[in-house]
Amino acid sequence: MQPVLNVEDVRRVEAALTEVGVSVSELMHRAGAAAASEVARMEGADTVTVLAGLGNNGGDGWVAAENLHGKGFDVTVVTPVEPDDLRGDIARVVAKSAQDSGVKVVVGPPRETLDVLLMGSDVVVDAMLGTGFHGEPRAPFDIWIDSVNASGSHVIAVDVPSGLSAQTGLASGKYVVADLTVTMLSLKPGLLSDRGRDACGAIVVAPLAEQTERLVREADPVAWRADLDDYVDLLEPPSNAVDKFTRGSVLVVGGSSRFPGAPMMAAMAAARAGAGYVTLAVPAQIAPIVQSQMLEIPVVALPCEADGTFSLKAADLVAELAEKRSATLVGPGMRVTSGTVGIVSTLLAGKRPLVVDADALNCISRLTSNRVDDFPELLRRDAPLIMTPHRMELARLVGLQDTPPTSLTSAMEAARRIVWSDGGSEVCVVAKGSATACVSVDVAILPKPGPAALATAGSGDVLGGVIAALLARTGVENEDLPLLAAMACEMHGYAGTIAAERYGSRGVMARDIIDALGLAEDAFEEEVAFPDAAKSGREGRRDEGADGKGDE
Ligand SMILES: NC(=O)C1=CN([C@@H]2O[C@H](COP(=O)(O)OP(=O)(O)OC[C@H]3O[C@@H](n4cnc5c(N)ncnc54)[C@H](OP(=O)(O)O)[C@@H]3O)[C@@H](O)[C@H]2O)[C@@H](O)CC1
Ligand SMILES: [K+]
Repeated sequence: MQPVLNVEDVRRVEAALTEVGVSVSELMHRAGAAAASEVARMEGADTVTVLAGLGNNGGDGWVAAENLHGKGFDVTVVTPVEPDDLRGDIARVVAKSAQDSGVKVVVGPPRETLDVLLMGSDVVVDAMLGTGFHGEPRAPFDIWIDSVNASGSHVIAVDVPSGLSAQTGLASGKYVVADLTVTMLSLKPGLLSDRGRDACGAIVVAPLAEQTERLVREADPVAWRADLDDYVDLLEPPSNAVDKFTRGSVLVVGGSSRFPGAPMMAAMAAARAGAGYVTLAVPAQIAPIVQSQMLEIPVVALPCEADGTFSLKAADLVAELAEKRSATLVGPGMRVTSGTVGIVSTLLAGKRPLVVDADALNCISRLTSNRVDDFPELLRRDAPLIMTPHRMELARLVGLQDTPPTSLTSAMEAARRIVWSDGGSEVCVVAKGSATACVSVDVAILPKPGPAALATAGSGDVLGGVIAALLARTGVENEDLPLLAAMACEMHGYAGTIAAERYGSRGVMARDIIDALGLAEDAFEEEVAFPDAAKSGREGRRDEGADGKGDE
């Protein structure tokens, strides 16, 4: 797994490196060299333009320029001011050195000149704004960013694409869309989430010093980006000695006359994700239509109100069913009523692995008046509890309805309030978003995100079903719940990619994701087991994270 550090912690690592004898100047030289080596790896590249800002990010750019000039590239640096006029001592020194070495320097060019220069470049190196950026890019960088994005050239961003917050992944103004980002010391959360997913392209981490790995670990990473081989131990070896019961049984509880489809999708997803036996419990009023859609999955009709939602009498029956299943998923389409609140609290008090999704999360919010973190006894149990809120559901759980989390880091903070209030490793919150974090009391794991095709109605119900199936099949230790949830997210993402190949990226519906789950799991397992063999196929097939090319 790769550590992800908050930007302030990256600065602490930088300071710690200087204490062990690696100066900031030395770090800047290594950072520039790391960026240059990515340019040099590009086949057929010859003409390079470096856009250098006024701080140390610009300094990295000047070092890269001198380095590439030394390797025989045709290099131009575009800068708002003459090297002599740079305020930072180290940046000024490296800029003058690059100028003296013969790198061409263009100061404050008009837009047309810049456009021509960038369009004629094989590679544009974006070293305008780094981790010292805040607010909206000011002139001239706002215009330069437009020019970079319009150039059609290959763009390599130094540390972070200019205009993007490396911490939040948000951009309040224009931002560079890069093909590759060479980031220093460690991954940062903003590179992996929200706008960062569009802006960074592939991500390469440049450690810059041999002490970095240790210092980054000591800096208490805010999250960990999972690699495929992290999942190896969770995948059970294929065996012919299985029957439908050894593959785990799942109970799905949900639905209402208004939303009969959501629990159906969750149940089918659980079956496609390899659960041996799936049962679906719905309000009696919709049971006949639901059963008419389900061939393989038995449907249990439970007491309901006239409005087609579960009645309070259903709670004990649900609890009985759940006791006999390897895992239960509760929530899809069930509305928030006194009946459904009763079901959720009864299941929470039970002794079996439980996945709480959708309206079941809203039931918990109702039950705790939006303060689940004030009622730790509600969540405390021995068996696993995985909660799967999207950002609005998460906000309701912890009283942030008016200011829901807008970034990966704020979503992780909200999720941590829940797991820390409980304090045990049996609770895992899967904070869903453009980047999803699987958060437990010990760790936050970031699965590689799937394609945009996953952003479709019912996709969350499918993920709930996949998580329940994996929970039922694998019977993992509580400590491994975040990893298990992350694996479910990645399989869901694979399925989304396969579905997008079949139906087009905008044509995917949740049912298509369900139908692709089995193939996705096979592909995923193959990739985990034979990463090199699968790599060539993967390159063109799916969005990737920090180790390859993709939209992240
Ligand atoms: N961590 C490490 O170990 C290493 C880090 N290194 C590198 O250092 C970088 C961080 O350097 P940094 O701190 O100098 O900040 P940086 O990103 O260059 O920006 C500062 C400049 O931008 C300006 N500026 C700010 N906002 C703006 C806006 N909205 N619009 C316009 N301008 C704006 C700001 O102006 P000010 O706000 O001060 O007026 C100032 O002039 C880091 O990203 C990495 O590349 C490597 O060299 C070595 C190892
Ligand atoms: K940059």
